[in-house]
Amino acid sequence: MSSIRARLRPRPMPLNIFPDMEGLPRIILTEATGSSAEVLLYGGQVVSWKNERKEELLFMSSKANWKQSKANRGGISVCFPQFGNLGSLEQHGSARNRLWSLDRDPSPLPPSDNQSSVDLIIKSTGVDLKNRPCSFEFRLRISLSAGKLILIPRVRNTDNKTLSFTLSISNYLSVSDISEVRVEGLETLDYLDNLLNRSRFTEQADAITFDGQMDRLYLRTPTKIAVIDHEKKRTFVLQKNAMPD
Ligand SMILES: O=P(O)(O)OC[C@H]1O[C@@H](O)[C@H](O)[C@@H](O)[C@@H]1O
Repeated sequence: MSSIRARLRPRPMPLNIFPDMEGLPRIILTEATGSSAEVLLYGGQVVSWKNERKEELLFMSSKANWKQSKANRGGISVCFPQFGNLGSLEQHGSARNRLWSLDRDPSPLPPSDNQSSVDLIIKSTGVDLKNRPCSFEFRLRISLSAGKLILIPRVRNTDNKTLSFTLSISNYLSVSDISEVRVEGLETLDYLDNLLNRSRFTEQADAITFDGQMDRLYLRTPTKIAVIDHEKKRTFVLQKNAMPD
């Protein structure tokens, strides 16, 4: 009986991995409604997310060049073990400049179906240990489903010392003219204005609109914010869990 059950269990489809134009491994995730996402092992960066109408939902800088071995602005990137310049490490940490590996043992998460999700891993290197003497494993699951892209970062301290780090998931969304965009969910929050030497202010507006460059770090953000693009008639809902700041 057990052998019949084993034979009937659907075998996971292999991952779609292709070398891109620069020869770097690129994983393509797909799901039943036709949406797709592309992930580079370099940086563990999501570089494309298309909806079922094949419209690109993420911004990617036209200057992006992965051959230079430096982080490229765009998509969705992971900042670890340091967010921004809040520490002595390079801006936004080293994870976005590392070549990640496929994680074949992503326990305790349920196994992925390999077509619509991928598990990646990096482990601390000598350089990390020089700057932060505590070894770690950093896992990232990227899952695509209809209308949704979920990133689950997990950090494991593999040492017997305390591991301190900061972590962020940076989303670069594709929007129409910035004057057509409104952000809801940040009203009444305090923020640090990076264009004014991180001075602290309290948001007074009902919603955030843009009439010029803005570079702010909002504090104690809620679990959900909405980015509404009037021209494209599209709303992104950004949701976070268990990531207090
Ligand atoms: O340009 P980078 O290094 O990818 O960082 C992205 C952004 O990260 C934010 O934390 C900074 O406030 C911005 O100034 C910066 O542009």
